[in-house]
Amino acid sequence: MESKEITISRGLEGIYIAETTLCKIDGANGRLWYRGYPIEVLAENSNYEEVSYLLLFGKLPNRKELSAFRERLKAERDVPPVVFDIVEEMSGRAHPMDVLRTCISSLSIYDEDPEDKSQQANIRRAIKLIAKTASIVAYMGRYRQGKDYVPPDSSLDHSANFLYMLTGKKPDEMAAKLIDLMFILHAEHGSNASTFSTLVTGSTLADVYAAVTAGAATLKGPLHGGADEAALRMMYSIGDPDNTETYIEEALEGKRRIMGFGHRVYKAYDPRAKIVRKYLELYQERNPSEEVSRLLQIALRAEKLMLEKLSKTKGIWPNIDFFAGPLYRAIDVPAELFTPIFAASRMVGWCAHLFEYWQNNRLFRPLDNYVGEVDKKYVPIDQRE
Ligand SMILES: CC(=O)SCCNC(=O)CCNC(=O)[C@H](O)C(C)(C)COP(=O)(O)OP(=O)(O)OC[C@H]1O[C@@H](n2cnc3c(N)ncnc32)[C@H](O)[C@@H]1OP(=O)(O)O
Ligand SMILES: O=C([O-])CC(=O)C(=O)O
Repeated sequence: MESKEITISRGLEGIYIAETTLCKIDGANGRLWYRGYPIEVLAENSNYEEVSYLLLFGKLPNRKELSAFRERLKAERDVPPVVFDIVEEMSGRAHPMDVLRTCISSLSIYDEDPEDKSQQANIRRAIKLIAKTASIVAYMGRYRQGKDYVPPDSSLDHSANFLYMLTGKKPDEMAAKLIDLMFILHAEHGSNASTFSTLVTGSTLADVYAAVTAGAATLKGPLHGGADEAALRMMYSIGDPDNTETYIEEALEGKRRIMGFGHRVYKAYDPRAKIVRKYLELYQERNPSEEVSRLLQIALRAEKLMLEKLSKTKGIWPNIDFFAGPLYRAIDVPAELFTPIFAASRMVGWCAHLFEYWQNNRLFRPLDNYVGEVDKKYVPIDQRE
C-alpha cells in the first residue's frame, strides 16, 4: 500500500481553520482584543449589550443603534413554555449543562421561518438565543432552589436583568458591574473548543440552533467551560487557606490537574483572569464576606505556588476560570450555574463566528490516519469464538 509522510496534529494544535476579524489572542504576551478593542478597555468602559453589538455587527453602536438593539433583546427575554417543562422534568436528574443544552435546542420550535437563511433572519435568531439563554439559566437556578419564576424587568439591562431573574433582587451598582463584566469577558475567544464545535456543525449547513446546541454540549467539559465550577469545588475541598499548599503539592505529585490553570493558547497570564482578580479584590474590600475572603485567600495562595512551580517550566498560568468562582460567589451565584452563565455569555461569540464562517463556508472534514488491518476475513457469527 502507498505510504506517505503523515503529520498528526493532536487536538488540532497549531492549525488555523479560518480567517476572522472577531478576536485576536496574543498567547505569548497575554493580550486579547475583540474586534481590535483591548479587553481591558471593554471591561472598564463598555457593557455586554454594546460588546454583543460589536461582535455581531463589527462596529461599536451609536446611541440610536444601541438603544434599538437593547429593545430587541428585551423583547426576547421571556422564557418560552416548553422550557419550563424541560427544566422541571430534567433538573432533578441531569447536570445543569445538559438541561441548558436541551432548552437551547428546543428554541428552534419557535423560529418564525426556518427556511429563511438570510443574514437578517440569522441576526434575529442570535438575538433570540442571547436573550432567552440568559433567562433560561436564571430560571434553572430558581427552580433548583425551589423558588418561583421571576419575570424579566425591562428597566434593567441584559446582565443585571439576568441577576434579578436569578435572585429576585435588583442588583446594586457593584453587583450589576460584576455580572456584566463576567458576561463581557466570556463573550468571545476565537476558535476555542465550543466555538469550533459550533462551526463544525454549522459547516454542514445545519441551522443556528443545531450549531449552538453543539457549542453548549462542548462547553460542558472540565477542560473547557466546566473548569470554573471545578476550580471552585477544589477551593471548597481545600477548605482552610492553610491547607492550600499541601493540597496543591499532593495534587501535582499525583499528576492531577489544577482546574483554572493552563491554556492551549495563553502561555502567559490570561488577561481576563487578571481583570477578574482585580474586581474580586475590589469587591471584597468594599463588601467583605467571610466566604469570599476565605476563597480569595485560597485562590491567591494556590496562584502563588502554581506560578512558582509551573509558569516558567510549563507555561501554566491562571486562566479566566480560576478567579471566576469566588467572584460569582461574591454576588450570590451558585456554583452549578457558572458554566451555564458562561454559555449564556458565549452565545454571542458562537453566533458571530458562525455567521462569519458562513460568509465563506467550507465543510469541515479532516482526516484520520488508519492504523488497523485491512481485508480481514469475515467469520459467520456461529463460527466465532
Ligand atoms: C475557558 C477555558 O476553556 S480556559 C481552560 C479551562 N480548563 C482548565 O482550567 C482545565 C485545566 N487545564 C488543562 O487541563 C490544560 O491546561 C488545558 C487542557 C486547558 C490546555 O492544555 P494543553 O495546552 O493541551 O496542555 P497539555 O494538556 O498538553 O499539558 C501540558 C503539560 O502541562 C500540564 N498541565 C496542563 N494544565 C495543567 C493544570 N491545570 N494543572 C497541572 N498541570 C497541567 C500537563 O499535565 C502536561 O504536563 P506534562 O508535559 O508533564 O505531561
Ligand atoms: O480559548 C480557549 O481555548 C478556551 C478559552 O479560554 C475560552 O473559550 O474562553
